[in-house]
Amino acid sequence: MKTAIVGSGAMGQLFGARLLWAGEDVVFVDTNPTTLHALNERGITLTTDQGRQHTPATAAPASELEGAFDLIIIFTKGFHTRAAVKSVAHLIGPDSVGLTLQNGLGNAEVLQEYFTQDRTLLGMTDFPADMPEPGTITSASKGKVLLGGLTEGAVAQTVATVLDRAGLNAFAASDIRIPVWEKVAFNAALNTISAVTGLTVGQIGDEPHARGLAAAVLDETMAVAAAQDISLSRERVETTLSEAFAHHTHHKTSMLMDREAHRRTEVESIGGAVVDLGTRSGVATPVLNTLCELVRALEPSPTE
Ligand SMILES: NC(=O)C1=CN([C@@H]2O[C@H](COP(=O)(O)OP(=O)(O)OC[C@H]3O[C@@H](n4cnc5c(N)ncnc54)[C@H](OP(=O)(O)O)[C@@H]3O)[C@@H](O)[C@H]2O)C=CC1
Ligand SMILES: CC(C)(CO)C(=O)C(=O)O
Repeated sequence: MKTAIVGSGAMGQLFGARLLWAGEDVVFVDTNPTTLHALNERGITLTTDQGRQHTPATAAPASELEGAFDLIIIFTKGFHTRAAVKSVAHLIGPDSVGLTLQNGLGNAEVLQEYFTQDRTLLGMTDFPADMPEPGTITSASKGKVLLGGLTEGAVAQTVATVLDRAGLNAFAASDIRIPVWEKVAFNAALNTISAVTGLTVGQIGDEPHARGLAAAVLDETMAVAAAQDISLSRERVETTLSEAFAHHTHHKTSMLMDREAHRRTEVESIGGAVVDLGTRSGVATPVLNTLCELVRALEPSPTE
């Protein structure tokens, strides 16, 4: 499958490297010249608990590519989704499929403007990825991908099979809104609390006050999802949180890492999107709203 990874940071490189090892034809697209240079010069080295693997890589800015791609995976941060999809509009043919596995809400709606509803896929992944420097990725051997379409169809199964063959443990889900929202609940709780407190995932699990806040955010997010007719499983989200507390002990969430690096965070597409939907649906989200306001207060101003 001729695949473009658009947004070739930690997650883009993890997925792209695995697809390359499975024999797929992959090009990495990014706006960061340092990343493009590093990928072309050094390729990607991925380290997991199962060892270290290397692959050469081909990377280019979107403007240098031409011809239709079969699969275009968007892996930018949520606030760059629109610019990223727009930059590859010339690579979208009538059969091209767009996939977002980004955290948060609202990304698939942008993709569908360019790929159409039938050829837009969305989903979630709980594989973590850290990138100490471009081309060097650390991740875990355990994780999964759940994906599905905005409409029913065979496209989701085809793409899930390709990702699964690449060792990404991928499944097509019957109602993809549920796993996407369950991941949103997980990130709304962990990412905002970690960004505000500086606690790692394991430390949140060990700290009764932080754990209490996470439970309150979960309650609020479940209520907002229910108002959209999406029924989340509290048990499943709690199990995922407990597993993260136990296994991602020293992991800093991406929002905490962004805060520490004085970068913009994904607060708007994760917690902020839940609060907005809550406001429109008449569901109060006081705890999540306060956490989001604190994350915003800690973000660099646009001029910094
Ligand atoms: N890291 C993780 O463990 C996980 C992350 N996710 C989600 O995956 C998504 C990606 O995260 P992650 O890989 O960590 O993010 P990164 O910041 O590591 O990577 C994003 C990349 O996209 C680049 N970029 C910015 N704008 C554009 C554009 N217009 N076109 C192409 N590339 C662009 C960035 O460049 P620059 O740096 O110059 O801005 C950067 O190289 C997020 O939604 C995140 O929440 C989901 C599961 C786990
Ligand atoms: C790595 C993971 C799953 C949990 O912290 C994540 O989604 C994030 O940091 O944004």
